[in-house]
Amino acid sequence: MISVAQALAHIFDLVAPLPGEEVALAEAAGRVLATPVIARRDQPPFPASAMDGYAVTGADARPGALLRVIGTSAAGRRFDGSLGPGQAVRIFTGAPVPPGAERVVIQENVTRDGDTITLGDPLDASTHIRRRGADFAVGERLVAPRRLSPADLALAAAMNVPGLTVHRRPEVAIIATGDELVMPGESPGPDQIIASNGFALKAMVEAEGATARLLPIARDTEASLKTVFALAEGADLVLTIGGASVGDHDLVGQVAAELGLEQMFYKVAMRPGKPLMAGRMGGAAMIGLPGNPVSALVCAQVFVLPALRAMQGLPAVPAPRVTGILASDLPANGPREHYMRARLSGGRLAPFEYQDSALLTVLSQARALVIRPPDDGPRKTGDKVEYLPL
Ligand SMILES: Nc1nc2c(c(=O)[nH]1)N[C@H]1C(S)=C(S)[C@@H](COP(=O)(O)OP(=O)(O)OC[C@H]3O[C@@H](n4cnc5c(N)ncnc54)[C@H](O)[C@@H]3O)O[C@H]1N2
Ligand code: MOO
Repeated sequence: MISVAQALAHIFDLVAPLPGEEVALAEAAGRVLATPVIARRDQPPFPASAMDGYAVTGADARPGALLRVIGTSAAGRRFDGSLGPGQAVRIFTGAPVPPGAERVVIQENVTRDGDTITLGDPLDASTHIRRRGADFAVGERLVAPRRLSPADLALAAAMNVPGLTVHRRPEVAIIATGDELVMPGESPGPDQIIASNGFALKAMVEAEGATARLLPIARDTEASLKTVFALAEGADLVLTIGGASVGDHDLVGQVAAELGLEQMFYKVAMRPGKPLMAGRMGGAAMIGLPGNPVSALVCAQVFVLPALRAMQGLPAVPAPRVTGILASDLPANGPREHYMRARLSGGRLAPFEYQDSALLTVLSQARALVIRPPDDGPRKTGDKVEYLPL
């Protein structure tokens, strides 16, 4: 059995950043930028007023000054002239500041009578003028790779860049396996249960920027598994669920090998998730997840999501860990890295008493996976531990 870190390193070896594609700004949310966005202009493109008020010269910006209003500068329509001593220009937020003006006095600090204004006392210390290029200058970059946030899209738009190059979305095929499974809404036989894991996996990989194909359930026969594997053709990543262990009906590894799987590893020193396998299958990476619902979903957190990030050009790094405080004592851990389902409130982690890897109710209430290193000693309430947020 290999360690979690070794298994993840193998999985990163199986994947590479997918090529870039052009998308319109309006379609780019959440995508990973592949090439930098380069500003095509300065922002603001001129010295701009930050307030509604009056533009005045530096010398005139003193309490009690009496000034004549000689024009108006509005956003989108500038005052076509310059400003001299004793003069003021009515100005609005976002409007170009006329040459000669060094301050904007907010209108709350001004008394106006016809075309004459008197400045109040005291005046603001700020000039209320945004210098040209204060936000960004032509040539400045939004660097790649990065997952595009709403603010990034606004920034690219302001840079006058209407389309972006982003990494192609990974295509993920998800194959549930097992004679005992039927789809939700169907009528299960007396020995059957409802296939549930695929729905969580689909949601997880889509939230990470991939597209997912939930393929028909493969039965525990070579023929059925081969048929469904064939449907995964074209995917960048094939995820199987179940059939990974040592039982007589656990055929996934064997059938995948017959179909050309170059297996990188089988079995990881983790709990849950021990019977994990991964390899290369034709043009795709293949990750064989254990069937127990919690095992499948924990393995997805620890391996599949980091792999999808790497495929989208983000750094190939483990799932980010956070430090929290234990809200209860824990016994010593065994030889496998344990990912314990836990409640999380105010940074305090309360692992559930029942950690059976079949319990979806517990997983659905959990907000964290507390990570116990292999052979970690007993832990006390108040100890610091690392966890993966869920
Ligand atoms: N003798 C041993 N038995 C088992 C070992 C072992 O080392 N020696 N490992 C155990 C561990 S750990 C796990 S995890 C499971 C994983 O086994 P498989 O990957 O072969 O999974 P299955 O046997 O197919 O299923 C396990 C369990 O999960 C249910 N399942 C499967 N697929 C789904 C699905 N899509 N949705 C919902 N539930 C699913 C399945 O019905 C079983 O109850 O093996 C242990 N055994
Ligand atoms: O690894 Mo199994 O996933 O312990 O239930």
